[in-house]
Amino acid sequence: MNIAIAPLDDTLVDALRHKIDTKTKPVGSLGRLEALALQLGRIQRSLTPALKRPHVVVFAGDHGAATAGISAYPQDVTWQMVENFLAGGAAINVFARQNEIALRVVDAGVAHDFGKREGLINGKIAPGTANYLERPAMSGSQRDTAMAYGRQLAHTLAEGGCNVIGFGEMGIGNTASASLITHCLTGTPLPQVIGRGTGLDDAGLDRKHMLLARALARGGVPANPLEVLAEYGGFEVAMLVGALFGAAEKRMLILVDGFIVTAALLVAHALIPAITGYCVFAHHSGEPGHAYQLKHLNAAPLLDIGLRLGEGTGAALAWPLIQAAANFLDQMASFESAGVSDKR
Ligand SMILES: Cc1cc2ncn([C@H]3O[C@H](COP(=O)(O)O)[C@@H](O)[C@H]3O)c2cc1C
Ligand SMILES: O=C(O)c1cccnc1
Repeated sequence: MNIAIAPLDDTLVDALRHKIDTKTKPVGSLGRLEALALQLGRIQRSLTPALKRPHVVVFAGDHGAATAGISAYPQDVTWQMVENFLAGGAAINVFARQNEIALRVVDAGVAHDFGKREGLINGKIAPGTANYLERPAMSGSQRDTAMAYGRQLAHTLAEGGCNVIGFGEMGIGNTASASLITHCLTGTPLPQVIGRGTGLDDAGLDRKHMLLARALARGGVPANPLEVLAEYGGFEVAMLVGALFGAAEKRMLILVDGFIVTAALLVAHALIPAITGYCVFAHHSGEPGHAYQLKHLNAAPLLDIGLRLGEGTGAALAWPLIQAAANFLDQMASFESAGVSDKR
C-alpha cells in the first residue's frame, strides 16, 4: 500500500495566528479552541476552514482470544451491539443524533451471520480473528485486505464531501488486543497497559494478565508495526488503521476515540508519524493504558469525564468543541471590525 500523507506545513500559521489573536478577546483566552482552529486551518490550508458532513464510523470485529476469558462479557455481545447500532439504541446512536453526525457501521469481521442487513456495511474479512494465544490473529493478506477496505471507505466518504471523521469500534476482547499492540509499539511494560475493559473483577483482571503474558510469550514483540497488527490485532483494528490512513490522505480532521482507536493510531503513526497532524484526541479513557499511548504520541485529549466505552462516543461528544473552534474563527468580530479597543 502506497500511502501519501502530507505533513502539515507552516505556510498559513502566521496568518491564522493573527486572525485568531485579533478576535475580540484577550489573546489566548479561548484556550484549546485556539489550537484547534489553527490545526483546522493548517489541515484545510485555509484561513476560512469549514467543517462538512461529519461522520462517525464504527468498525466491529470479533477476537478469537475472547473465548479464553479476557472480557467481562461474552463474545455474542459484539453482534448483539451491532444490531443495537442498527436499531439506533446504543450510546453512539444517541450522541451522533444529538450532534447531527452521520453514523456508519461496518462489519469488519464479526463472528455472526447478519444476512443482508440494511444499514450495515459488509466488510467481513472472516468470522472473527484466530486466537493469538495459539497463533497470529490474522494472516498478512487478511490484514492488508482489511486495511485497504478501511482506507477505501474513508476515501469514499471524503469524495462524498465529508471532511471531518470520528472513528469508533465494537469488539468484545478488543481492549486486550489494544494492550498487546500498545506494549509492542510504546515499550511500556505489558502489565501497565492492561486494564479492566468492560469491567473485569479482580480475579478476571488477574486472568487477563496471565493470558496476555502467555500470548506475548508465544508471539513476542514483532519488529515491524504491521506484523504487530497481524499478530495481536482485530479485523476492526486493522480496518481502523487503513481508515486513519485514508482520512489523513484526504486531509480530513480525524477525531480519535479511546484506547482501541488510539492503539490503531499507534500502528499508523509508527509507519507514518505525520498522521497525528490530522488528529484531535477526544478524551482521556478510563482504561489505564490510554495514558501511555497518549504520552507516546505527545497528545492531550479535550475531555476528561471518565469515559471508557468506545463505539466512537468520545469522538461524538467532542464534536461540539470542534464546531466551536471553526465557528469562532469564522464568525467572531475582530477588534477592528467591531470597533473595540485593542490592548494599549
Ligand atoms: C454492552 C456493551 C457495549 C459496548 N460498547 C462498546 N463496548 C466496548 O467494550 C469492548 C471492549 O472491552 P473488553 O475488552 O473488556 O471486552 C469493545 O467492544 C468496546 O467497544 C461495549 C461493551 C459492552 C459490554
Ligand atoms: O477507551 C476505550 O475505547 C474503551 C475502554 C473500555 C472498553 N471499551 C473501550
